[in-house]
Amino acid sequence: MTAASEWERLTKQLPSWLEESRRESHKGRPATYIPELAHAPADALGITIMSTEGQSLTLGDCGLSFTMQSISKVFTLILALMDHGEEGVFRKVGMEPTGDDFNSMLKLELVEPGIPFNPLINAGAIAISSLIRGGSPAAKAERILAFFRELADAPSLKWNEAVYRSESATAHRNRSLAYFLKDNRVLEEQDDVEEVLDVYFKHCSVEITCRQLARMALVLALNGKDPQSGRELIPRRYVQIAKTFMVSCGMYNASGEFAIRAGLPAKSGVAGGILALVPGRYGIGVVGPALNDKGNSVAGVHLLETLSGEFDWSLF
Ligand SMILES: NC(=O)CC[C@H](N)C(=O)O
Repeated sequence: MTAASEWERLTKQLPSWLEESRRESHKGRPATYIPELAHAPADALGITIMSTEGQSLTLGDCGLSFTMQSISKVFTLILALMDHGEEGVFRKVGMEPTGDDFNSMLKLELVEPGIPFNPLINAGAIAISSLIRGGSPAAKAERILAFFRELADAPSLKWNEAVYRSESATAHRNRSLAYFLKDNRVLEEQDDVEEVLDVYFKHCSVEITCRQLARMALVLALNGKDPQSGRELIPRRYVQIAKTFMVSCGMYNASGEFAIRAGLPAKSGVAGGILALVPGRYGIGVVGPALNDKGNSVAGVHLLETLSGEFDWSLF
């Protein structure tokens, strides 16, 4: 199928595929462990697809803004790589999936030397937050925001104050993880645990839309190049590392299943967002707040699997 006829079929069929996937929403429910996330509309579903050739398609509940949550971890990883290189980052986090829940403490204690298995689980992303350069926690959070704004082409992007406070007030488990990391010396002498956590909560709470998420994905689909100017925003090698983690760990404990069914680099968040890409071709942003038991958007996963199957997008 040529790119033009694929786009034509996509434009024609997407509305019915979207409604079909929306009907899956009842199989899940919005996250409640961050109280502020519980208000999200459970059967909402929206998607934006942007092509590397400049086309864009937005459908469904795309007026809905939501917080990035774990999707932000892909980009803080990239920023930490840009700040410290591979050696600096992989002293603090590993390269392997865990097989445990995203907020699990188990392997930190059981497996020497007690560094998080990968940068996309909570422990790993907290360790990554400690690596972001900046003179103060506020300056680090602002640097992250500036980076996200550039990738999303959204100068007004900011964190949602209510969600940030809601998470900070209830993050007992993430606090435990962070103190554990301090004891394991992943967080070092100079790293104040509460300050590191504050940076983490802020980047998780950045509020975004499907369209902006698709723009961030498009930069990855272009191997780090700005879609408009062609300027390098991210070194290609770091995009490669990020994409690899997205395939092996991006959908938590359902990453293997998603790799078999959709075969695309993707990252989900507990607010129901999923960022996905077809390398060289499309950047995709999806939101559907009802989550399955693995913490992924039920309808979002269904829609991405449908699209990938219909167009044979799997990388494998
Ligand atoms: N899976 C997620 O999206 C988790 C992110 C969330 N901020 C947390 O720490 O629990």
